[in-house]
Amino acid sequence: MSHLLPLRRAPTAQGRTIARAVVRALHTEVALYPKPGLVSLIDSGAHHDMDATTFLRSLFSLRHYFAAIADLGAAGHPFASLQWLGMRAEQRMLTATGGINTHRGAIFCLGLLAAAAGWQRARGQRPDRTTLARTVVELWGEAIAEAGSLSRTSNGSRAVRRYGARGAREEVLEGFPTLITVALPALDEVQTGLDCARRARVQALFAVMAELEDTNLLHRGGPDGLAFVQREARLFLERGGVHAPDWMERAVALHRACVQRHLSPGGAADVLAAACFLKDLEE
Ligand SMILES: CC(C)(COP(=O)(O)OP(=O)(O)OC[C@H]1O[C@@H](n2cnc3c(N)ncnc32)[C@H](O)[C@@H]1O)[C@@H](O)C(=O)NCCC(=O)NCCS
Ligand SMILES: Nc1ncnc2c1ncn2[C@@H]1O[C@H](COP(=O)(O)OP(=O)(O)OP(=O)(O)O)[C@@H](O)[C@H]1O
Repeated sequence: MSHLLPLRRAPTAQGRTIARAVVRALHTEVALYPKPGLVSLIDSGAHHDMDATTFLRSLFSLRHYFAAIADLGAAGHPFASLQWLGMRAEQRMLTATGGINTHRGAIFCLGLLAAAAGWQRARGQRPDRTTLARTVVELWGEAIAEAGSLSRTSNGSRAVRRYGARGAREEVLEGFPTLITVALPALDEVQTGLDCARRARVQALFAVMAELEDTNLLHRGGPDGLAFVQREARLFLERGGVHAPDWMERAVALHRACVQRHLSPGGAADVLAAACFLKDLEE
């Protein structure tokens, strides 16, 4: 039961620093607008059962989790310990939200990245996008693959089985390819070119939506729903993305179209939050 230790001990300064960066990234994501179909501070998107307050309550309930899992990573704990902590965090999230799934994807992918950041910093290494992704796979990839899907009834696992899609787990096991090769380059390019964090994040979200096999979209709209969002996101980018004068109008138009179709790219939102976390770590 050694994985209980970090829960009993106060988080380390290192764990708290990493956790603050994760919470900042998750807050940045939910506060960003427009995000097609997704919850923001402006509206609830395609969601009837949650709003920004739900997300903020959930975030508050997870404030200790990200510090504790960073400390577990620092101490070199196996995936079983991380998974145990992640499942407890999911329970706390569900208690805080009245049973609504706001951050399951984030608890998983950002939990693993936080644990890897803890491991690297405890060994005097400076985490960056390449080393962090590689650390997750090298330390816990085999166990994550062996653990498989804990739930055969989750929306994501059903979408993976039914459509043969790549879900959150596959994204991690392949070394976070969408995060590293799509989200972060889009963030970097716009941040450098326009020096506008908001437009950089919107561009990164659309770049991810254009590529990601998002199981949220598959369970909500099937392959047609996923194809619609990927196609519209590619069109947005081909017409200049956030560099175009009418970028806001076109992004809001897709937001409204997703709401009307009950489509919500939650996976893309999680990848965006992970990109914001990595940018924070690299600064
Ligand atoms: C692997 C997880 C996400 C379960 O996901 P599952 O595929 O069963 O589907 P579920 O619908 O519950 O959640 C998937 C979430 O991932 C996100 N997502 C969907 N598609 C993708 C994708 N292609 N890439 C990244 N994220 C995605 C969405 O936000 C979605 O909400 C994870 O919740 C899990 O196994 N949790 C158990 C506890 C655990 O292992 N924790 C580890 C802590 S480090
Ligand atoms: N801003 C956001 N708005 C909506 N979903 C988000 C946002 N950011 C991240 N997500 C992710 O999307 C998931 C919620 O999407 P969705 O509601 O489609 O999933 P679900 O709870 O599995 O499905 P359902 O609500 O139909 O039961 C969250 O678990 C979270 O991982």
